[in-house]
Amino acid sequence: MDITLIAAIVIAVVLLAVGGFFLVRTQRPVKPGKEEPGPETTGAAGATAVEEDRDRDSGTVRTPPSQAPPEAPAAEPAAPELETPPPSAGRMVRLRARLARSQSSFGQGLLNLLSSDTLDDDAWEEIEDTLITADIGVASASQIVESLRTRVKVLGSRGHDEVRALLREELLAHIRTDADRTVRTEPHNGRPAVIMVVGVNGTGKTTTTGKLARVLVGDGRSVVLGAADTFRAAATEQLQTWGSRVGAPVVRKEEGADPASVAFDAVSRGIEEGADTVIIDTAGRLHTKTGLMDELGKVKRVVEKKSQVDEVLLVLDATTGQNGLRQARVFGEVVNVTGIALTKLDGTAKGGIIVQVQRELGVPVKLVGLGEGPDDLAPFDPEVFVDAILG
Ligand SMILES: Nc1nc2c(ncn2[C@@H]2O[C@H](COP(=O)(O)OP(=O)(O)OP(=O)(O)O)[C@@H](O)[C@H]2O)c(=O)[nH]1
Repeated sequence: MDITLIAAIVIAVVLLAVGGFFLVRTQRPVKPGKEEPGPETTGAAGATAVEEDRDRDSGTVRTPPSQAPPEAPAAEPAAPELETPPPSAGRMVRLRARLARSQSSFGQGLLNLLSSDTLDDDAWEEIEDTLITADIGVASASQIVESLRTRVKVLGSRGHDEVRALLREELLAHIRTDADRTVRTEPHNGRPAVIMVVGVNGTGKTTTTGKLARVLVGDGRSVVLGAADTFRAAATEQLQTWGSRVGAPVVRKEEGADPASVAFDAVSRGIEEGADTVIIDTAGRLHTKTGLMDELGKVKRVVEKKSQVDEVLLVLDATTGQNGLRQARVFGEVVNVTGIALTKLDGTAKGGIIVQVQRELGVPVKLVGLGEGPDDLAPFDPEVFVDAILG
């Protein structure tokens, strides 16, 4: 046979075989649940098959109905899993070990000095110094020493238990067990309670706002958050994350927006939704900057057009000592602070600041931050605090 003829027959057979293969592939039914890849994602062979159906005018792909892959079920956006934070009750007891770690050197130091064999003038001076070092304040320290001196004399013996009981009483008297530490979060007259969170930069305002929302949600309340820290874009994102985790809506605007209008909108939303509590996070501001302090006053006044502000929480960083007190005074003058949230108490042995700040401001510490974890914020309980100090 002519060699050219043989070659032609071989080529014809190969072409027929390849053509047949593609024909079978394109006619194979699509198994439910096991889709053929769509046009955009098909491989080279599939592309060849649908290429023939490409609309010449529009260039779009028209797959014949019989061959159309079944509609892929629309992917439901995965709902974020809501967390269930623990309630407020018992939080401080749970965090007691943190307090004991940070504060017990102060308590143990005092107990050792008080039960030492010789309690002379030098020893009393050392007791006073220990109290001052813990930021309790000079006035309170000398009052405590005076009172202890008298009582120890009357008591006669100085066993560990007696000394501990005396010191416990003195510290509690100065921390004040009679102060009203309720954070006003209850709705009233069909309106949500409104809380403003204020303070200087980096004290933990946004974190405390987020943690407080968790405390309230843990107690079964509904919360709306207002991201009025429009100065720092990350603060809004941070707050959004806190809110999303517990299902609390966050009212926010673009970076640089008027904080007063965000606060106003947050309260309006809280009222519309029948929320229990609206918490407004504000930007950190130096108490020395008059313009920024005026802005804070404006935020409060604008909110008050809509609803009364039930609580102004000043967030103070426990590690900043005297500077924290100065801040507290100025904020108190501008926005009438009703309670202190003392953060980072896990990072300092200077828990005595509680005594000093309350004494100076006449405003109770209502919340304490004891760590960076989401549930490391607790309503302040003086007895748990003192017991953690004394071990
Ligand atoms: N250890 C410890 N860290 C805390 C506590 N509270 C807040 N922080 C940390 O303090 C840092 C500052 O917290 P933020 O909430 O961003 O502070 P802010 O006051 O909102 O900051 P500005 O918006 O810049 O003013 C973060 O790293 C927090 O995790 C606390 O109780 N203990």
